[in-house]
Amino acid sequence: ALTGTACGGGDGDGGGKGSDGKISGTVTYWDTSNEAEKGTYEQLARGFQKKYPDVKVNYVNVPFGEALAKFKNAAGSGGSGAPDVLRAEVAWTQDLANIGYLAKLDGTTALADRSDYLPKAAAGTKFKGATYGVPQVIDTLGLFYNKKMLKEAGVAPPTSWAGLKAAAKKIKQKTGKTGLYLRGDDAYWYLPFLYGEGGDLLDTGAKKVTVDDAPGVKAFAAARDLVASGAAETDATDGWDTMQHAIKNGDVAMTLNGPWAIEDTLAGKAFKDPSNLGVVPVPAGSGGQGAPQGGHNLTVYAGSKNLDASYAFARYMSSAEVQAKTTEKLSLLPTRTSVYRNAAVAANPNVKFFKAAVDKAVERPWIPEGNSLFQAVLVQFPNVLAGRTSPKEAATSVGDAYRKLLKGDW
Ligand SMILES: C[C@H]1O[C@H](O[C@H]2[C@H](O)[C@@H](O)[C@@H](O[C@H]3[C@H](O)[C@@H](O)[C@@H](O[C@H]4[C@H](O)[C@@H](O)[C@@H](O)O[C@@H]4CO)O[C@@H]3CO)O[C@@H]2CO)[C@H](O)[C@H](O)[C@@H]1N[C@H]1C[C@@H](CO)[C@H](O)[C@@H](O)[C@@H]1O
Repeated sequence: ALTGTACGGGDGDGGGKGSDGKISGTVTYWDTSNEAEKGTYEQLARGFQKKYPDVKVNYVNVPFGEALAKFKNAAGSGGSGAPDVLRAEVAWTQDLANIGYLAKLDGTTALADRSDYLPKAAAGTKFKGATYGVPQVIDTLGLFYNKKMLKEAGVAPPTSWAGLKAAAKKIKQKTGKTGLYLRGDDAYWYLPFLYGEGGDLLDTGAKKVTVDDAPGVKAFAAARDLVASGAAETDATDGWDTMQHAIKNGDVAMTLNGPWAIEDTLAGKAFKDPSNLGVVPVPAGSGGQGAPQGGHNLTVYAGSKNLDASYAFARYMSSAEVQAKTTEKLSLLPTRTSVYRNAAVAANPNVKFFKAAVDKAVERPWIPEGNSLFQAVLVQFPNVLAGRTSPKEAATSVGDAYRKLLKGDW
Protein backbone atom coordinates (compact mmCIF):
# COMPACT_ATOMS: atom_id res chain seq x y z
CA ALA A 1 0.00 0.00 0.00
CA LEU A 2 1.02 3.58 -0.53
CA THR A 3 2.82 5.13 2.37
CA GLY A 4 1.17 8.51 2.03
CA THR A 5 3.91 9.96 -0.16
CA ALA A 6 3.55 10.62 -3.86
CA CYS A 7 4.50 7.56 -5.84
CA GLY A 8 3.02 7.42 -9.31
CA GLY A 9 -0.67 7.14 -10.17
CA GLY A 10 -3.24 9.97 -10.03
CA ASP A 11 -4.54 11.87 -13.00
CA GLY A 12 -2.35 14.89 -12.44
CA ASP A 13 0.00 15.66 -15.33
CA GLY A 14 2.97 15.85 -13.03
CA GLY A 15 2.45 19.56 -12.53
CA GLY A 16 3.25 21.06 -9.15
CA LYS A 17 5.02 24.11 -7.79
CA GLY A 18 7.28 25.78 -10.37
CA SER A 19 10.52 27.47 -9.34
CA ASP A 20 8.46 30.65 -9.06
CA GLY A 21 6.24 28.83 -6.50
CA LYS A 22 3.42 28.91 -9.03
CA ILE A 23 0.85 26.11 -8.85
CA SER A 24 0.27 24.46 -12.23
CA GLY A 25 -0.96 21.30 -13.99
CA THR A 26 -4.27 19.44 -13.77
CA VAL A 27 -6.31 18.55 -10.69
CA THR A 28 -8.93 15.83 -11.12
CA TYR A 29 -11.68 16.24 -8.51
CA TRP A 30 -14.30 13.54 -7.83
CA ASP A 31 -17.41 15.19 -6.42
CA THR A 32 -20.14 12.95 -4.97
CA SER A 33 -22.79 15.64 -4.53
CA ASN A 34 -26.34 14.94 -5.73
CA GLU A 35 -28.33 16.23 -8.73
CA ALA A 36 -29.55 19.32 -6.89
CA GLU A 37 -26.08 20.23 -5.55
CA LYS A 38 -23.65 19.38 -8.34
CA GLY A 39 -24.23 22.46 -10.50
CA THR A 40 -23.15 24.70 -7.65
CA TYR A 41 -20.17 22.52 -6.72
CA GLU A 42 -18.96 22.31 -10.32
CA GLN A 43 -19.14 26.08 -10.69
CA LEU A 44 -17.23 26.59 -7.44
CA ALA A 45 -14.61 24.01 -8.43
CA ARG A 46 -14.01 25.76 -11.74
CA GLY A 47 -13.63 29.03 -9.83
CA PHE A 48 -10.28 27.68 -8.62
CA GLN A 49 -8.87 28.34 -12.10
CA LYS A 50 -9.46 32.07 -11.66
CA LYS A 51 -7.11 32.07 -8.69
CA TYR A 52 -4.65 29.63 -10.27
CA PRO A 53 -4.73 30.27 -14.03
CA ASP A 54 -2.00 27.66 -14.63
CA VAL A 55 -4.16 24.88 -13.18
CA LYS A 56 -6.85 23.00 -15.10
CA VAL A 57 -9.63 21.55 -12.90
CA ASN A 58 -11.02 18.30 -14.25
CA TYR A 59 -14.36 18.13 -12.38
CA VAL A 60 -16.00 14.67 -12.31
CA ASN A 61 -19.34 13.98 -10.59
CA VAL A 62 -19.36 10.38 -9.27
CA PRO A 63 -22.57 9.06 -7.62
CA PHE A 64 -22.21 8.75 -3.82
CA GLY A 65 -23.13 5.04 -3.85
CA GLU A 66 -20.36 4.17 -6.36
CA ALA A 67 -17.51 6.50 -5.47
CA LEU A 68 -15.92 4.57 -2.60
CA ALA A 69 -15.58 1.31 -4.55
CA LYS A 70 -14.41 3.17 -7.67
CA PHE A 71 -11.74 5.04 -5.74
CA LYS A 72 -10.50 1.90 -3.95
CA ASN A 73 -10.27 0.06 -7.29
CA ALA A 74 -8.38 2.91 -8.97
CA ALA A 75 -6.05 3.59 -6.04
CA GLY A 76 -5.50 -0.12 -5.52
CA SER A 77 -4.49 -0.78 -9.12
CA GLY A 78 -1.49 1.52 -9.28
CA GLY A 79 -3.53 4.68 -9.20
CA SER A 80 -4.13 5.39 -12.87
CA GLY A 81 -7.68 6.70 -13.06
CA ALA A 82 -7.66 7.78 -9.42
CA PRO A 83 -8.53 11.44 -8.86
CA ASP A 84 -6.15 13.88 -7.19
CA VAL A 85 -8.87 15.11 -4.78
CA LEU A 86 -11.83 13.03 -3.56
CA ARG A 87 -14.93 14.24 -1.71
CA ALA A 88 -14.89 11.54 0.97
CA GLU A 89 -17.83 10.89 3.30
CA VAL A 90 -16.65 11.17 6.91
CA ALA A 91 -16.62 7.39 7.46
CA TRP A 92 -14.62 6.82 4.26
CA THR A 93 -11.80 9.04 5.55
CA GLN A 94 -10.55 6.71 8.32
CA ASP A 95 -11.04 3.65 6.10
CA LEU A 96 -9.00 5.11 3.20
CA ALA A 97 -6.37 6.61 5.53
CA ASN A 98 -5.94 3.22 7.18
CA ILE A 99 -5.25 1.61 3.79
CA GLY A 100 -2.72 4.37 2.97
CA TYR A 101 -4.57 5.87 0.00
CA LEU A 102 -4.77 9.40 1.43
CA ALA A 103 -2.03 12.03 1.76
CA LYS A 104 -1.35 13.26 5.28
CA LEU A 105 -2.36 16.95 5.26
CA ASP A 106 -0.69 18.19 8.44
CA GLY A 107 1.79 20.93 7.53
CA THR A 108 0.41 21.43 4.01
CA THR A 109 -1.49 24.46 2.71
CA ALA A 110 -4.64 22.29 2.61
CA LEU A 111 -5.11 22.82 6.33
CA ALA A 112 -4.73 26.60 6.42
CA ASP A 113 -6.75 28.30 9.20
CA ARG A 114 -7.47 24.87 10.69
CA SER A 115 -8.42 26.47 14.03
CA ASP A 116 -11.54 27.83 12.31
CA TYR A 117 -13.05 24.34 11.86
CA LEU A 118 -15.89 23.13 14.09
CA PRO A 119 -14.37 20.59 16.52
CA LYS A 120 -16.96 17.94 15.51
CA ALA A 121 -16.13 18.42 11.83
CA ALA A 122 -12.40 18.27 12.53
CA ALA A 123 -12.85 15.05 14.55
CA GLY A 124 -13.99 13.24 11.37
CA THR A 125 -10.74 14.06 9.55
CA LYS A 126 -8.32 12.39 11.97
CA PHE A 127 -6.68 8.99 11.89
CA LYS A 128 -3.99 7.85 14.33
CA GLY A 129 -3.35 11.44 15.35
CA ALA A 130 -2.80 12.73 11.82
CA THR A 131 -5.19 14.65 9.53
CA TYR A 132 -6.33 13.13 6.22
CA GLY A 133 -9.22 15.38 5.23
CA VAL A 134 -10.38 18.98 5.13
CA PRO A 135 -13.99 19.36 6.37
CA GLN A 136 -16.31 20.51 3.58
CA VAL A 137 -19.83 20.01 5.06
CA ILE A 138 -21.19 18.65 8.32
CA ASP A 139 -24.75 17.37 8.60
CA THR A 140 -27.34 15.32 10.45
CA LEU A 141 -30.97 14.21 10.06
CA GLY A 142 -34.07 16.25 10.93
CA LEU A 143 -37.84 15.82 10.45
CA PHE A 144 -38.93 17.68 7.29
CA TYR A 145 -42.65 18.54 7.24
CA ASN A 146 -45.24 20.14 4.98
CA LYS A 147 -46.70 22.90 7.18
CA LYS A 148 -49.96 23.16 5.22
CA MET A 149 -50.72 19.42 5.48
CA LEU A 150 -50.09 19.33 9.22
CA LYS A 151 -52.23 22.44 9.71
CA GLU A 152 -55.05 20.90 7.65
CA ALA A 153 -54.91 17.83 9.90
CA GLY A 154 -54.79 20.05 12.99
CA VAL A 155 -51.55 18.54 14.27
CA ALA A 156 -48.23 20.01 15.43
CA PRO A 157 -44.89 18.58 14.23
CA PRO A 158 -44.48 15.38 16.32
CA THR A 159 -41.70 15.18 18.92
CA SER A 160 -41.90 11.40 19.48
CA TRP A 161 -42.52 8.28 17.33
CA ALA A 162 -45.76 7.73 19.30
CA GLY A 163 -46.75 11.33 18.54
CA LEU A 164 -45.87 10.79 14.88
CA LYS A 165 -48.21 7.78 14.76
CA ALA A 166 -51.07 9.81 16.23
CA ALA A 167 -50.40 12.71 13.86
CA ALA A 168 -50.24 10.36 10.87
CA LYS A 169 -53.66 8.94 11.76
CA LYS A 170 -55.17 12.45 11.66
CA ILE A 171 -53.31 13.33 8.45
CA LYS A 172 -54.72 10.18 6.83
CA GLN A 173 -58.25 11.03 8.01
CA LYS A 174 -58.14 14.67 6.91
CA THR A 175 -56.04 14.52 3.74
CA GLY A 176 -56.00 10.86 2.73
CA LYS A 177 -52.21 11.06 2.59
CA THR A 178 -49.58 9.08 4.53
CA GLY A 179 -47.80 10.81 7.40
CA LEU A 180 -44.16 9.80 6.90
CA TYR A 181 -41.95 8.42 4.14
CA LEU A 182 -39.28 6.37 5.97
CA ARG A 183 -36.25 5.50 3.82
CA GLY A 184 -35.69 1.75 4.15
CA ASP A 185 -32.78 1.19 1.73
CA ASP A 186 -30.21 3.23 3.65
CA ALA A 187 -28.97 2.11 7.07
CA TYR A 188 -28.44 5.70 8.17
CA TRP A 189 -32.19 5.95 8.75
CA TYR A 190 -32.01 3.28 11.48
CA LEU A 191 -29.88 5.52 13.69
CA PRO A 192 -32.55 8.00 14.92
CA PHE A 193 -34.54 4.96 16.15
CA LEU A 194 -31.45 3.47 17.81
CA TYR A 195 -30.54 6.71 19.56
CA GLY A 196 -34.25 7.17 20.42
CA GLU A 197 -34.05 3.99 22.50
CA GLY A 198 -30.85 5.19 24.16
CA GLY A 199 -28.74 2.67 22.24
CA ASP A 200 -25.75 2.78 19.91
CA LEU A 201 -24.04 0.47 17.40
CA LEU A 202 -20.92 0.02 19.52
CA ASP A 203 -19.55 1.13 22.88
CA THR A 204 -16.10 2.19 21.71
CA GLY A 205 -15.01 3.00 25.28
CA ALA A 206 -15.80 -0.46 26.61
CA LYS A 207 -14.91 -2.03 23.18
CA LYS A 208 -18.29 -3.73 23.24
CA VAL A 209 -20.82 -4.47 20.50
CA THR A 210 -24.08 -2.99 21.77
CA VAL A 211 -26.34 -2.94 18.68
CA ASP A 212 -28.05 -6.21 19.77
CA ASP A 213 -28.71 -5.10 23.34
CA ALA A 214 -32.36 -4.31 24.17
CA PRO A 215 -32.32 -0.72 22.74
CA GLY A 216 -31.17 -2.00 19.35
CA VAL A 217 -34.01 -4.51 19.24
CA LYS A 218 -36.56 -1.90 20.35
CA ALA A 219 -35.27 0.48 17.68
CA PHE A 220 -35.99 -2.01 14.89
CA ALA A 221 -39.42 -2.64 16.48
CA ALA A 222 -40.23 1.09 16.65
CA ALA A 223 -39.43 1.57 12.96
CA ARG A 224 -41.42 -1.53 11.98
CA ASP A 225 -44.38 -0.29 14.05
CA LEU A 226 -44.57 2.95 12.04
CA VAL A 227 -44.85 0.93 8.81
CA ALA A 228 -47.15 -1.80 10.18
CA SER A 229 -49.53 0.83 11.58
CA GLY A 230 -49.67 2.67 8.25
CA ALA A 231 -48.09 5.81 9.75
CA ALA A 232 -45.14 5.41 7.38
CA GLU A 233 -44.52 4.01 3.94
CA THR A 234 -41.14 2.65 2.82
CA ASP A 235 -39.32 0.81 0.02
CA ALA A 236 -36.42 -1.63 -0.14
CA THR A 237 -34.93 0.07 -3.22
CA ASP A 238 -34.82 3.53 -4.81
CA GLY A 239 -35.52 5.09 -1.42
CA TRP A 240 -34.00 8.47 -2.26
CA ASP A 241 -36.03 9.04 -5.44
CA THR A 242 -39.29 7.67 -3.97
CA MET A 243 -38.89 9.71 -0.76
CA GLN A 244 -38.16 12.93 -2.65
CA HIS A 245 -40.96 12.35 -5.17
CA ALA A 246 -43.44 11.76 -2.31
CA ILE A 247 -42.62 14.84 -0.25
CA LYS A 248 -42.22 17.15 -3.28
CA ASN A 249 -45.64 16.16 -4.65
CA GLY A 250 -47.39 16.39 -1.30
CA ASP A 251 -48.06 12.63 -1.27
CA VAL A 252 -46.59 12.40 2.24
CA ALA A 253 -46.49 15.07 4.94
CA MET A 254 -43.07 14.27 6.47
CA THR A 255 -39.67 12.74 5.74
CA LEU A 256 -36.50 12.24 7.76
CA ASN A 257 -33.71 13.99 5.86
CA GLY A 258 -30.63 16.22 5.98
CA PRO A 259 -29.43 19.55 4.56
CA TRP A 260 -28.38 17.82 1.33
CA ALA A 261 -32.12 17.30 0.62
CA ILE A 262 -33.25 20.93 1.15
CA GLU A 263 -32.55 22.23 -2.36
CA ASP A 264 -34.10 19.19 -3.99
CA THR A 265 -37.18 19.24 -1.71
CA LEU A 266 -37.82 22.95 -2.29
CA ALA A 267 -37.98 22.24 -6.04
CA GLY A 268 -41.20 20.28 -5.45
CA LYS A 269 -44.65 21.69 -6.24
CA ALA A 270 -45.63 21.31 -2.56
CA PHE A 271 -43.02 23.97 -1.74
CA LYS A 272 -43.67 26.60 -4.40
CA ASP A 273 -43.87 28.72 -1.28
CA PRO A 274 -40.56 27.69 0.33
CA SER A 275 -41.86 28.73 3.75
CA ASN A 276 -44.19 25.71 3.59
CA LEU A 277 -41.21 23.49 4.45
CA GLY A 278 -40.49 23.15 8.15
CA VAL A 279 -37.71 21.18 9.87
CA VAL A 280 -37.68 20.03 13.50
CA PRO A 281 -35.50 17.57 15.43
CA VAL A 282 -36.03 13.86 14.68
CA PRO A 283 -38.71 12.47 17.04
CA ALA A 284 -37.74 10.91 20.37
CA GLY A 285 -38.16 7.22 21.20
CA SER A 286 -38.90 5.61 24.55
CA GLY A 287 -35.34 6.05 25.77
CA GLY A 288 -34.03 9.31 24.36
CA GLN A 289 -33.61 11.35 21.16
CA GLY A 290 -30.74 11.71 18.74
CA ALA A 291 -29.63 12.08 15.13
CA PRO A 292 -26.31 10.93 13.62
CA GLN A 293 -23.43 13.19 12.59
CA GLY A 294 -22.53 12.89 8.92
CA GLY A 295 -20.74 15.00 6.37
CA HIS A 296 -17.96 15.09 3.80
CA ASN A 297 -14.25 15.90 3.72
CA LEU A 298 -11.94 16.87 0.89
CA THR A 299 -9.13 14.32 0.72
CA VAL A 300 -5.98 14.14 -1.40
CA TYR A 301 -4.97 10.84 -3.08
CA ALA A 302 -1.56 9.81 -1.73
CA GLY A 303 -0.50 8.81 -5.26
CA SER A 304 -1.36 12.16 -6.86
CA LYS A 305 1.34 13.46 -9.15
CA ASN A 306 0.21 16.99 -8.39
CA LEU A 307 0.13 17.22 -4.60
CA ASP A 308 0.82 20.98 -4.39
CA ALA A 309 -2.10 21.85 -6.68
CA SER A 310 -4.27 19.28 -4.85
CA TYR A 311 -3.51 20.80 -1.43
CA ALA A 312 -4.31 24.27 -2.79
CA PHE A 313 -7.55 22.99 -4.35
CA ALA A 314 -8.68 21.30 -1.11
CA ARG A 315 -7.96 24.49 0.79
CA TYR A 316 -9.89 26.60 -1.73
CA MET A 317 -12.94 24.27 -1.81
CA SER A 318 -13.24 24.42 1.99
CA SER A 319 -12.40 28.15 2.27
CA ALA A 320 -14.75 30.48 4.12
CA GLU A 321 -15.63 32.21 0.83
CA VAL A 322 -16.62 28.96 -0.93
CA GLN A 323 -18.49 27.67 2.12
CA ALA A 324 -20.53 30.90 2.37
CA LYS A 325 -21.49 30.58 -1.33
CA THR A 326 -22.44 26.90 -0.86
CA THR A 327 -24.72 27.79 2.06
CA GLU A 328 -26.28 30.66 0.15
CA LYS A 329 -27.12 28.42 -2.83
CA LEU A 330 -27.81 25.07 -1.15
CA SER A 331 -28.37 25.73 2.58
CA LEU A 332 -25.60 23.24 3.41
CA LEU A 333 -23.84 23.70 6.74
CA PRO A 334 -20.42 25.39 6.87
CA THR A 335 -17.68 23.58 8.80
CA ARG A 336 -15.91 26.85 9.67
CA THR A 337 -16.97 28.81 12.76
CA SER A 338 -16.21 32.11 11.02
CA VAL A 339 -18.77 31.45 8.26
CA TYR A 340 -21.64 31.35 10.78
CA ARG A 341 -20.89 35.02 11.46
CA ASN A 342 -21.77 35.80 7.82
CA ALA A 343 -25.13 37.68 7.94
CA ALA A 344 -26.79 35.75 5.07
CA VAL A 345 -25.71 32.42 6.58
CA ALA A 346 -26.94 33.37 10.04
CA ALA A 347 -30.31 34.48 8.62
CA ASN A 348 -30.95 31.19 6.77
CA PRO A 349 -33.73 29.38 8.74
CA ASN A 350 -32.57 25.93 7.61
CA VAL A 351 -29.01 26.68 8.71
CA LYS A 352 -30.29 27.94 12.05
CA PHE A 353 -32.13 24.66 12.63
CA PHE A 354 -29.49 22.29 11.33
CA LYS A 355 -26.57 24.02 13.09
CA ALA A 356 -28.36 23.53 16.42
CA ALA A 357 -29.17 19.94 15.43
CA VAL A 358 -25.56 19.22 14.41
CA ASP A 359 -24.29 20.62 17.71
CA LYS A 360 -26.32 17.86 19.44
CA ALA A 361 -25.73 15.18 16.77
CA VAL A 362 -24.37 11.84 17.95
CA GLU A 363 -20.79 11.30 16.82
CA ARG A 364 -20.09 7.91 15.31
CA PRO A 365 -17.03 5.78 16.09
CA TRP A 366 -14.14 7.28 14.05
CA ILE A 367 -12.54 3.91 13.38
CA PRO A 368 -11.67 2.34 9.99
CA GLU A 369 -14.33 -0.32 10.49
CA GLY A 370 -16.88 2.50 10.90
CA ASN A 371 -17.30 2.37 7.17
CA SER A 372 -18.52 -1.21 7.23
CA LEU A 373 -20.96 -0.92 10.13
CA PHE A 374 -23.80 0.17 7.85
CA GLN A 375 -23.53 -2.78 5.50
CA ALA A 376 -24.76 -5.25 8.15
CA VAL A 377 -27.68 -2.97 9.10
CA LEU A 378 -28.52 -2.45 5.42
CA VAL A 379 -29.09 -6.20 5.01
CA GLN A 380 -31.62 -6.30 7.86
CA PHE A 381 -33.42 -2.92 7.81
CA PRO A 382 -35.63 -3.37 4.73
CA ASN A 383 -36.61 -6.89 5.88
CA VAL A 384 -37.57 -5.68 9.35
CA LEU A 385 -39.64 -2.82 7.90
CA ALA A 386 -41.44 -5.30 5.64
CA GLY A 387 -42.12 -7.64 8.57
CA ARG A 388 -40.01 -10.43 7.03
CA THR A 389 -37.42 -10.44 9.87
CA SER A 390 -38.15 -9.93 13.56
CA PRO A 391 -36.44 -7.04 15.37
CA LYS A 392 -34.67 -9.55 17.64
CA GLU A 393 -33.33 -11.63 14.72
CA ALA A 394 -32.21 -8.48 12.88
CA ALA A 395 -30.36 -6.99 15.86
CA THR A 396 -28.66 -10.31 16.65
CA SER A 397 -27.52 -10.74 13.02
CA VAL A 398 -26.02 -7.25 13.02
CA GLY A 399 -24.33 -7.89 16.37
CA ASP A 400 -22.83 -11.15 15.12
CA ALA A 401 -21.57 -9.40 11.97
CA TYR A 402 -19.88 -6.75 14.13
CA ARG A 403 -18.25 -9.31 16.43
CA LYS A 404 -16.81 -11.00 13.31
CA LEU A 405 -15.71 -7.66 11.84
CA LEU A 406 -14.05 -6.46 15.04
CA LYS A 407 -12.75 -9.80 16.40
CA GLY A 408 -9.16 -8.79 15.84
CA ASP A 409 -9.46 -5.52 17.67
CA TRP A 410 -12.29 -6.12 20.18
C1 LIG B 1 -23.49 1.33 2.91
C2 LIG B 1 -22.60 2.54 3.07
O1 LIG B 1 -22.42 2.74 4.47
C3 LIG B 1 -21.57 3.84 4.81
O2 LIG B 1 -22.15 5.04 4.34
C4 LIG B 1 -22.92 5.70 5.36
C5 LIG B 1 -22.15 6.90 5.86
O3 LIG B 1 -20.97 6.47 6.53
C6 LIG B 1 -23.05 7.67 6.80
O4 LIG B 1 -22.40 8.81 7.33
C7 LIG B 1 -24.30 8.10 6.09
O5 LIG B 1 -23.97 8.94 4.98
C8 LIG B 1 -24.85 10.08 4.87
C9 LIG B 1 -23.96 11.31 4.67
O6 LIG B 1 -23.20 11.53 5.87
C10 LIG B 1 -24.85 12.51 4.40
O7 LIG B 1 -24.03 13.65 4.11
C11 LIG B 1 -25.72 12.24 3.19
O8 LIG B 1 -24.87 12.04 2.05
C12 LIG B 1 -25.40 12.61 0.86
C13 LIG B 1 -24.54 13.83 0.54
O9 LIG B 1 -24.70 14.80 1.58
C14 LIG B 1 -24.98 14.40 -0.79
O10 LIG B 1 -24.13 15.49 -1.13
C15 LIG B 1 -24.87 13.30 -1.86
O11 LIG B 1 -23.54 12.90 -1.98
O12 LIG B 1 -25.66 12.17 -1.50
C16 LIG B 1 -25.30 11.58 -0.27
C17 LIG B 1 -26.23 10.40 -0.01
O13 LIG B 1 -27.53 10.81 0.02
O14 LIG B 1 -26.50 11.06 3.38
C18 LIG B 1 -25.74 9.87 3.64
C19 LIG B 1 -26.74 8.74 3.89
O15 LIG B 1 -27.33 8.43 2.67
O16 LIG B 1 -24.99 6.96 5.59
C20 LIG B 1 -24.23 6.13 4.72
C21 LIG B 1 -25.05 4.89 4.45
O17 LIG B 1 -25.77 5.13 3.28
C22 LIG B 1 -20.22 3.68 4.19
O18 LIG B 1 -19.51 4.88 4.47
C23 LIG B 1 -20.29 3.43 2.72
O19 LIG B 1 -20.70 4.60 2.05
C24 LIG B 1 -21.25 2.29 2.42
N1 LIG B 1 -21.44 2.15 1.00
C25 LIG B 1 -20.35 1.49 0.31
C26 LIG B 1 -20.39 0.02 0.67
C27 LIG B 1 -19.31 -0.71 -0.10
C28 LIG B 1 -19.40 -2.19 0.18
O20 LIG B 1 -18.96 -2.38 1.48
C29 LIG B 1 -19.45 -0.51 -1.58
O21 LIG B 1 -18.40 -1.17 -2.24
C30 LIG B 1 -19.36 0.97 -1.88
O22 LIG B 1 -19.47 1.17 -3.27
C31 LIG B 1 -20.47 1.71 -1.17
O23 LIG B 1 -20.31 3.13 -1.39
